[in-house]
Amino acid sequence: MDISSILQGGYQHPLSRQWQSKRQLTKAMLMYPIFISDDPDASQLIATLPGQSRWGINKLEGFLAPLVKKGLQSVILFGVPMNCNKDYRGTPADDKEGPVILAIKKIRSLFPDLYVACDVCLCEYTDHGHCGLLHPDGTINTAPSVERIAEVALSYARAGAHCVAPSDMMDGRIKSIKRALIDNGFGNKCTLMAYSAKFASSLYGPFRDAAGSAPSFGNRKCYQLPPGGRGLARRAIQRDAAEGADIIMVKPAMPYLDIISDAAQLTPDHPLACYQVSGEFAMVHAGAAAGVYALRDMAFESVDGMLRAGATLILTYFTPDFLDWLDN
Ligand SMILES: NCc1[nH]cc(CCC(=O)O)c1CC(=O)O
Ligand SMILES: [Zn+2]
Ligand SMILES: [Zn+2]
Repeated sequence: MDISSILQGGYQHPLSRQWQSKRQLTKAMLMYPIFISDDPDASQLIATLPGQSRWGINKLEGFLAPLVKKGLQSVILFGVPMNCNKDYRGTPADDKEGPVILAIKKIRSLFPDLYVACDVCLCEYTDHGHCGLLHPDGTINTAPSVERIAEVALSYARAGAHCVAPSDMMDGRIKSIKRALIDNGFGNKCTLMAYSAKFASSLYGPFRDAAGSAPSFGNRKCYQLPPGGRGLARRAIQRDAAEGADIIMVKPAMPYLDIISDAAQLTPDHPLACYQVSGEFAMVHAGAAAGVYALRDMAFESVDGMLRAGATLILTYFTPDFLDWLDN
């Protein structure tokens, strides 16, 4: 055998196999998405998201304390308003007594070292379930949408969020949120994470179920990116970086590793997040339940792909599992 034919000499041992990865998953790379209910005592399992629940404000301490003890370092909050008056402009999104603002304050005071990010969108709070404000014909009205989204982001920053993460995909929102943060004294206090390349995916089903945010008519294809649109994704990533995003995100993750890799090359000086979304999590679980693979092996394999593509931060519902798995 020729010398240059031999590769196996380099990965005979579990440790030497680890050296073959440029980067390995650490606890600091994990951001855990959690659903905050407006029922203060809720701890309600979500049928389509194995092991995940909607949590009321009074249950957050019991839920999060054991995870923080295991090394949880960041969360991203999603509001789930079950009993509010939704309207055309998503008024309950920044209700001072609403679940997100109460949860930010509560988590900041209970866990001073925990990094708190907030998803910013209107779809959970609009009566039509779309992510922006609409023209009478049902199409997105961009200018007032962006204005309203910036207002909501600023309210979350004021409540103490370390990071705001707009997921609405309206053009121009990064620039106007950054402007609002700067003009109100939060320029150096609040990080802006842009869901830059968010695709119109079939993988959001369990989330819409969990958050009650499915559109009442139509779909999101005129604002979320078409799955084949690699060029559009590249333009969106560059635009958001130019508009002042501090972190770039790609979403979903598993079917979009080329986009993660593009982002790593286009904006190499930004942290790069990817979101392993609800449908990916459900899919990995379903395969394990069907005996296709071991859950833990597949979960690690999925994240290895994201790290290999260039992600430095991973939003995943597997976070509590990884905190355990990384310890043994
Ligand atoms: N703006 C809503 C929003 N924010 C995050 C997700 C998906 C997250 C997941 O599926 O885990 C969605 C769903 C959607 O756009 O329809
Ligand atoms: Zn939305
Ligand atoms: Zn969102």
